[in-house]
Amino acid sequence: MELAREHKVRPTYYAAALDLKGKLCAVIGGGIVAERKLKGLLEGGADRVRLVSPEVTPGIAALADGGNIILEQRDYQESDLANVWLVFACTHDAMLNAAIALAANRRGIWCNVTDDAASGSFISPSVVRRGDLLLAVTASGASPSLSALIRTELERQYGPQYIERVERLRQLREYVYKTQKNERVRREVLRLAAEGTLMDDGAAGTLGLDEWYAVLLEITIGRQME
Ligand SMILES: C[C@@]1(CC(=O)O)C2=NC(=C\c3[nH]c(c(CCC(=O)O)c3CC(=O)O)Cc3[nH]c(c(CC(=O)O)c3CCC(=O)O)/C=C3\N/C(=C\2)[C@@H](CCC(=O)O)[C@]3(C)CC(=O)O)/[C@H]1CCC(=O)O
Ligand SMILES: NC(=O)c1ccc[n+]([C@@H]2O[C@H](COP(=O)([O-])OP(=O)(O)OC[C@H]3O[C@@H](n4cnc5c(N)ncnc54)[C@H](O)[C@@H]3O)[C@@H](O)[C@H]2O)c1
Repeated sequence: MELAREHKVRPTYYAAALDLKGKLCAVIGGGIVAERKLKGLLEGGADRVRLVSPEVTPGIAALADGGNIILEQRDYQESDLANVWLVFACTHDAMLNAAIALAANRRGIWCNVTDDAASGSFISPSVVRRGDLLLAVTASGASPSLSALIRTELERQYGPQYIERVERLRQLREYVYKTQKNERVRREVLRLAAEGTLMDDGAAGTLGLDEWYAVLLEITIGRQME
């Protein structure tokens, strides 16, 4: 196993955000790592998760009461991958994790291998969620601790107020797309709105949508006439 690992080329990762709604996901293993991956799946919108493990943490047992999780308290078997879209291999058995990876890769299933990232097809970033704002950090396996520390910094920098801020930006964007047909003006208005939001500008937080739009439009047109 170790030999195979040393000979693997270190991957360069492509960042993506996955829509898991309606897709069957699987977690193999029921320890602390499995619990973290399971929570990540649920927070990320997964609504169908199969978890297979003879033993599970109390945290997993509590989450399994929620209804979206099919808990199978037994050893993994390859048929557990049937109809699965994405799988986490997180048992403490390296040979078993490698076998899950092999089976998943053969079937074209997205696969995360917690003890040997390169044998899977994706890794988990450290994540901050503020409504629609999703901040994800990864050090590509070089240092999960660094990712977690940067995540804490981001949590401080982008507080819970961003939930509402981003929701207002979405509403403004919908409004602007309906009312402004000039693409250049629209783009500049939306850029200014995002800038004001980041700078905690009063108009971004307090004005009604139509008033906020009017202010942004005035600045945009003023600038274009300069
Ligand atoms: C970010 C986070 C997301 C998550 O899991 O949700 C995550 N690991 C987290 C924490 C963490 N993991 C470990 C420690 C102990 C310190 C240390 O070893 O450094 C800590 C720190 C802690 O616990 O605070 C141990 C560890 N991790 C991996 C191995 C195996 C190996 O390196 O081969 C070992 C050795 C196991 C052993 O000893 O046997 C592998 C991976 N861990 C990854 C992700 C992927 C790379 C992401 C990246 O580099 O950015 C990758 C490659 C695959 C994957 O799991 O997807 C989450 C923080 C969440 C948060 O707090 O925000
Ligand atoms: N990627 C990461 O972030 C990270 C962090 C720490 C550890 N790890 C690695 O993750 C692995 C798991 O760590 P842990 O702390 O959760 O371990 P753990 O010992 O707490 O849990 C292992 C789980 O595997 C289950 N299991 C054992 N045999 C199984 C089988 N045949 N089928 C299904 N499930 C089976 C056990 O029931 C148990 O729930 C270890 O290999 C560790 O090296 C990864």
